Order: sequence, then structure tokens, then C-alpha cells
Amino acid sequence: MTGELSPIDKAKFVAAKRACDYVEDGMRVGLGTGSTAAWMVRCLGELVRDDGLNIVGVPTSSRTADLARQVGINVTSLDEARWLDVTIDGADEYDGNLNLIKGGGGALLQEKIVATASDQMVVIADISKKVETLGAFPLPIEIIPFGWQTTKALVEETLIGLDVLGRTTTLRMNGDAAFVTDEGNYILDLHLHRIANPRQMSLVINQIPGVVENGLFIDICDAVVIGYGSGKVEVHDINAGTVEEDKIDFVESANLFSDL
Ligand SMILES: O=C(CO)[C@H](O)[C@H](O)COP(=O)(O)O
Repeated sequence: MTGELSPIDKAKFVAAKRACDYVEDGMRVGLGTGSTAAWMVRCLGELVRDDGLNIVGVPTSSRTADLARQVGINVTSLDEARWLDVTIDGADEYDGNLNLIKGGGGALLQEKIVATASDQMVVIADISKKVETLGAFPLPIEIIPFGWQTTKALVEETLIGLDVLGRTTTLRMNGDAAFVTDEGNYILDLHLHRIANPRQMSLVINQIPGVVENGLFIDICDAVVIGYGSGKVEVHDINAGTVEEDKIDFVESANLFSDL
């Protein structure tokens, strides 16, 4: 990346930088996956290098682990850390109850385990991720490769009984081959358009043999930090309520990252 950052990258950057306020010295921090989460990892790396912030990071994918190491964050496994203070991650969609769809980057399984093992989950996003009702973004589900076509058929049959607008399912591809997750599994994307009852959907989908986990995060997220290219930040925190802040200085410092 060279030159001035695009407005969307600035929006992701300001959200990521503001979310770093949730991180304190000595914390064990879950590190999300995706382009927005990558900004947060870079920002935390800067705090580690320049301000001596002492944290341990638990990455949610091999991609994030590589980036975290590159920027100087101490990385460990969830088994080593056991319980985390905070996880910061991106999302594909969030609704007014701070329920989420995640897994656009294929890391939903580790992301859900890590977020659930954290005292707080903070989501960082730009405003395009906000929806009235979840489901416009295809819902990813992680499935075992063994018998995947049977699992796909079972999922499609199950969708008939659920209140959704669309029922197409597609196997996520990586070129000509199936996309394979860090856990060695496949991803099915469910094109549902509108999920009337995400809690029910999550429970029912996870009952199907062959399904490992789905990308609905229900009652897991505690705060969403929305960034705008202008430097405005909105923080929707379940405990502290909603605040708007002007972080124009963040936008200026974003350009320090433009050569990444
Ligand atoms: O869930 C995810 C990866 O599995 C990502 O957090 C989600 O896809 C958002 O990514 P981005 O910040 O690149 O839009």
C-alpha cells in the first residue's frame, strides 16, 4: 500500500485505533482476522514498540499470527492463555442488538472460540456493516470435509423449516479447489437474505451432523466501534451506551501507515 489511504481504510483504521483504548498493560488480547482486524494488529504493534505496551496476543488465524509476530506482538495459544481480557475483531454484519455475522474471511471457528473465551468482545467496522436484520451477507458455516455433500443437503432441508428469504447454499472455493480453513474444514455460504430469528438459526444449524460451527455471534459482542473516513467514531457499548467522538488526529496518523 502506498500513498494516501482510501476513505474506507481510514474508517477501518480509526475504528481499530479507538478500539485499542480497550487494551491495557498486562492484558491477554484476542486478535481477530480480516482487513479491519489487521489495522488493529498494526496499531497494537505500534503501542508495543513505541509505548512499551505489555500484552500477549492470541490470534484467530494463521494470517493474524504472522502479522502479529511481524509487528512485534508476543503471541501465544488459547490453551496457554486459557482466558482473555478482551478480543477485538471485525464483522461482516452487526445488528442493533450487537449480534453478528462473521466468517467472511473463513476464520469463524477460531474467532468464536476466542471471543467466547474473553471477558469482552469489541467489534471494529465501518458503517457499511450495520444492518436492520442479519442475513444480507451470506452466512458462513464451517463443515467437516467428510460427506460434505450430504451435510449440504441436510442444511438445505433444514432451511425449509426456518424463516428466511433465500435458501441457496454454496461451497466456498479457492480457485478450482474447495477453500480449506485453518482447522482443515470447508465453508458453506448460506444465501438467506434475511434471518428473522438468528438465535434459532444458530441453534438449529449447529445440530446438523457435519456442521462444526456457524458464523452467527449471538450475545457475544459487548461493543461495536464504527469508524468513518472523516475521523468520526461511534462507540456502541452494551454497558456505557453510545458515544460519538471526533478523532481527526487519528486520520492524520493513519497516513503513517500508508506505506504498509
Ligand atoms: O469474520 C471475519 C473473518 O473470518 C472478518 O472479521 C470479517 O469477514 C470482516 O472482515 P473485513 O474487516 O475484512 O471486512
